[in-house]
Amino acid sequence: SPFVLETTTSSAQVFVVPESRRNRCLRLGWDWHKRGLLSKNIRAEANGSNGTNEDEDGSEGVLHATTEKSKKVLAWQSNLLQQIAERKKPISYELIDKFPPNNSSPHNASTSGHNAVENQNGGIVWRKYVNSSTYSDTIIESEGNSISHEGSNESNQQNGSISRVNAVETQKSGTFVRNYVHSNKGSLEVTSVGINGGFDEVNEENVKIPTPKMSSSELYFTEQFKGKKYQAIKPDSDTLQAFLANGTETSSIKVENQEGMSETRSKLITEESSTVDGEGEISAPLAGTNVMNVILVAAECAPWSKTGGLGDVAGSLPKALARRGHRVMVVAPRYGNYAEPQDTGVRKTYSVDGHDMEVQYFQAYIDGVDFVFIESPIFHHLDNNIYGGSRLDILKGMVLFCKAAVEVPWHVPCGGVCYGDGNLVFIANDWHTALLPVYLKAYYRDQGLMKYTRSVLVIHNIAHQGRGPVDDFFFVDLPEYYMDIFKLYDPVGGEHFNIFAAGLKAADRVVTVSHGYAWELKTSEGGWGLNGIINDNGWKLRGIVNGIDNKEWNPMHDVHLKSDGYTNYSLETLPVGKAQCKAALQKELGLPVNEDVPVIGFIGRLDNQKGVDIIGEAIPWMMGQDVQLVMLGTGRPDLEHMLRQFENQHNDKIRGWVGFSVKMAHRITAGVDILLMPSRFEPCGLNQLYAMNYGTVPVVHAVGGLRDTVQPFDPFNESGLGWTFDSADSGKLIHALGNCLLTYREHKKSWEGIQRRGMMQDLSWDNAAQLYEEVLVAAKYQW
Ligand SMILES: Nc1ncnc2c1ncn2[C@@H]1O[C@H](COP(=O)(O)OP(=O)(O)O[C@H]2O[C@H](CO)[C@@H](O)[C@H](O)[C@H]2O)[C@@H](O)[C@H]1O
Repeated sequence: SPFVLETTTSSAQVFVVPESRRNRCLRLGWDWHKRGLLSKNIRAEANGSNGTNEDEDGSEGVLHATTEKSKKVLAWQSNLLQQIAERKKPISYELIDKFPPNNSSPHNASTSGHNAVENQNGGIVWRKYVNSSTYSDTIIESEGNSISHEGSNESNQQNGSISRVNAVETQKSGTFVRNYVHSNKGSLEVTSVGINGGFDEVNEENVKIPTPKMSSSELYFTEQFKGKKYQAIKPDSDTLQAFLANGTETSSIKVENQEGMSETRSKLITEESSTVDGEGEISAPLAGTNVMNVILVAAECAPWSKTGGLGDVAGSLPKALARRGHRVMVVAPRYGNYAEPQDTGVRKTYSVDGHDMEVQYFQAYIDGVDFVFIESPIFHHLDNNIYGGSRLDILKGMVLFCKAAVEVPWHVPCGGVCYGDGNLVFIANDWHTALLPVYLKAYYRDQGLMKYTRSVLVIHNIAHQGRGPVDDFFFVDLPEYYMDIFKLYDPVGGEHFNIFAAGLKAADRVVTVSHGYAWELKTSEGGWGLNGIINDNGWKLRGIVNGIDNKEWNPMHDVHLKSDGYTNYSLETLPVGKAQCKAALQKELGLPVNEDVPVIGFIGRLDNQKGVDIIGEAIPWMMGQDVQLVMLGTGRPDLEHMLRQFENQHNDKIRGWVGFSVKMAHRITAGVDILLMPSRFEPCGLNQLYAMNYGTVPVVHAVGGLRDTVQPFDPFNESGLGWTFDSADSGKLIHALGNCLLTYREHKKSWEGIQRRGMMQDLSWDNAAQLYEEVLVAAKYQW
């Protein structure tokens, strides 16, 4: 037969395509069955309406089409090469100044806006280009006395950027590294590291910031953003060593927010995409020629907003992508008055349910990532309840958010330059932002706009889908022919409107957060009604296990372990350090302080997924075991009540902390011996990863990401990382926990082996970021 029966990948419609046409398309390199326009022609051709027209044009027509297509491909390639060259600039370093001892540095107002540097022992100045109009200067001054930078209110136009310095800094003695980041909006970020010395005061933008004097061989780092105060505090010796050994900047900063509350945070700022090897040699970014612009869009982003793991991922994956050399932005709603992001002055209006709504954009550049927050009254009151309100309120909020987010690369300048829509991939997350891939397609790509922009949708939890009656379609403001991709029938909801379903179809690629969950999603038990769509789109689905933020969740640097009797610890200091944290936790929670009693922990949202009720069923058994149990969570009122009740009934053994406390989550992770995760399903799970990083042994239901990440302990080979049980019921949990407690009590060496193996794993985001990059590249080249 001259006809081939084909099924489109996206809509499962069946077309009959003449083989001659199909071969021609393939020769020309067209992905014929995915091109809407071509598909229409093919359909017309198959229906006989225009069946032979093109063939009648003869070979000349074909030649002409081929030449035109080749020209377009060449133009596209040269455009890409240009973008790659442009992306290399951000990581280029230039040695702009070497100044000898006792000399004024020529690194003065004429080049950067800084005045003369007096230095007895000389130094060097590196300039790093963040992009063509933004750069930062790092002055590395050798040991010397009486170094001063006298700033003046001057502006300097260079490469389109304006540098403005109004800083007076004095240092008594010591080696000193300062980093000046200039933006063409006139803002200045100064980062300074003093080694073997200290400085008296830093004055930027006329804000006096007294900093404590440091004794010799101490290092500290102070960071200032316009109008914000950061007070330096002393890092520990491990941090100092890390800085000296790796060229990694480490900061421990005390942040004062507007309400006068203070919170201590620790940050390790790793050098971004490239490093300078020796004298002026520049190594390529890890992503090589794959560097691209990436915009991750999420409904929450830690540390500003977080209800669970999505916030953690949005706060940390982008930093790992930036370390590979990509230009990376996160876009999230602005639920509160956050300290760091500043108003960009950009205002845009979008229509939601027939009303014009204005949004503002706030921006901060932190750890190599642009964090952009979208401000609207619709989000602003939600600080403590970000998914609160009615179904329609949430839907309208997400319509506004996605409409605004997809245009961020056009409107919001970061470091003075908008991202633009070439070489750009959006990463949308869960149903809240699953509209973004649909908008990208319907509003822009279908109209010939954002031609080189792609979208990836990440499934963190399929249980929440953005379901509603079919009429909800009219709130999302799309052409009527888009309705079909939102419509889903399943036995639970009947025919309904489903945002996740539409996002999965429209996205160029789909990622989920573990291999196990990628498999489960395709089953009727794990797919929650979307398994059919996921199977149809299986070719674009990939499982990538989450990483963890090694600065936030690291027992060596954890800021929540620096007070109240807790302590930082490492693999070397594990037995002593962890015992001290356990005692501090017992004391803080008012439990008997006893090193020999195993302490079991649970942290998580109190809902059906996390299986806290299964722990509840096991409590009578547990209470006969001479153990202590600490549970932290918030969520369903009946489960919150259960936690409180257990605490009341077993006050000498159980603490049930109802609430959301990041500090307590860190302290429990460090202080308990065992972490329980009896989740009914768990796409990835972060708490077991944090636990292992802290030498805490996980006992988990072997499902989804828990099965992927917790290899069961094998006493014969002394291998494995914890205990697993194969179904979510209390009997299985008791059996696994029983073996775990036996090993804790009677096989101390094995126990320590499990702890150490857990801590020695590389759980960082770096591996996962590399795999995400493969997905981004695949999306980029998909037509
Ligand atoms: N009461 C409380 N106080 C303080 N902190 C609390 C807390 N309750 C939870 N947390 C914190 O919230 C995070 C929860 O992360 P998880 O990955 O375990 O779950 P979640 O189900 O929200 O995420 C979904 O997305 C993530 C990310 O992809 C997947 O790992 C996961 O399987 C999927 O269900 C952890 O950082 C935890 O410490």
